[in-house]
Amino acid sequence: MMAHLIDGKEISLQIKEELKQKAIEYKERGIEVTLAVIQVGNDPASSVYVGNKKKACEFVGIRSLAYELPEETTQEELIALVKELNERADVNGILVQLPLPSHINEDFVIKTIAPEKDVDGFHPQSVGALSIGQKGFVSCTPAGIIELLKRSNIEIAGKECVVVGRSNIVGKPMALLMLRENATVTVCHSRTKDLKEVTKRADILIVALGKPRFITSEYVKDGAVVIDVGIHRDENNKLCGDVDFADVEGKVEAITPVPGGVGPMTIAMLMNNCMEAIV
Ligand SMILES: NC(=O)C1=CN([C@@H]2O[C@H](COP(=O)(O)OP(=O)(O)OC[C@H]3O[C@@H](n4cnc5c(N)ncnc54)[C@H](OP(=O)(O)O)[C@@H]3O)[C@@H](O)[C@H]2O)C=CC1
Ligand SMILES: Nc1nc(=O)c2c([nH]1)NC[C@@H]1CN(c3ccc(C(=O)N[C@@H](CCC(=O)O)C(=O)O)cc3)C=[N+]21
Repeated sequence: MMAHLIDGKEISLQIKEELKQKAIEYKERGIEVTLAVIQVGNDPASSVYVGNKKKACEFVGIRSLAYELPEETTQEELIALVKELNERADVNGILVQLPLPSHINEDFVIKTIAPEKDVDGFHPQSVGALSIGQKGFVSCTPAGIIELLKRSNIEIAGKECVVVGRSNIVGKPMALLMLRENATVTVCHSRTKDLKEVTKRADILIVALGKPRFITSEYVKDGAVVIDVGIHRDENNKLCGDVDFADVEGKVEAITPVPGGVGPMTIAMLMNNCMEAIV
């Protein structure tokens, strides 16, 4: 069987084109959408994502402010910057790149961001709103996956969906969104007994466990749809996901590649959230 390749790069481009039109309309009304991105230290992987976000902002027509703070920045200094950006009327979205250095408490920083500027959807108020079906920003990676499925005409309602991983930024919000779309949802984690048996039930398998090429064909049902969130560099410095693409591809109905799958959608949804930050 030839698997359908879900082209996240192409779909994200489509979304960014739509947002570009919206940005033009805002500009005509005198509104310049502005995203502030804060990075503490210079983790090379984070720098790649921050660079991609900047490029996407330029494409869409969103003004981006980059704050590159040294590794030694104190929690107090970071909090002071977030509070200053909260107050600024010309800043619509605030993103603090994670992970933060270990001397800074991430939860504390996240809860300082004004919920109406929380374009990452990480603030407890945004997460709470999602869990009870109220309006609020939704974490970009899971939101992007829903968009990928919808724009690929993959039906969600009534499907058996298994999410591997329960992190606050991917697994948990992903499960909540699939539930909202009326899938039957199972969430797996490191204490799941017999992971293979569970993942093999999935019509839609979403993998965010953070281990390169961990999911092989034995974990996957024939004809399933597989979404790979993981992103790693292998021994040969090549990008790969949590799914062993070459092994799984022949067995499935549709699959996302890495790169070019979920990653570009994360960025497109961030751009979307920035536009929605305009009241
Ligand atoms: N493309 C994109 O836009 C993004 C990609 N990523 C990538 O996605 C991956 C996951 O990220 P994130 O959610 O932040 O990762 P975390 O490390 O925060 O979470 C990993 C989750 O997987 C579970 N897990 C780990 N090992 C196993 C195992 N052997 N069997 C079953 N479950 C397991 C953990 O379980 P437990 O809770 O029990 O520890 C945990 O819930 C990473 O590769 C990351 O780089 C992340 C964000 C965005
Ligand atoms: N506050 C915060 N918000 C985040 O959304 C956030 C974060 N911190 N920390 C790190 C993770 C990871 N993440 C990615 C974004 C884009 C790609 C991406 O653009 N990927 C491309 C290219 C990858 C490459 O060339 O390295 C692709 O998969 O095709 C990947 C991963 C956002 N994250």
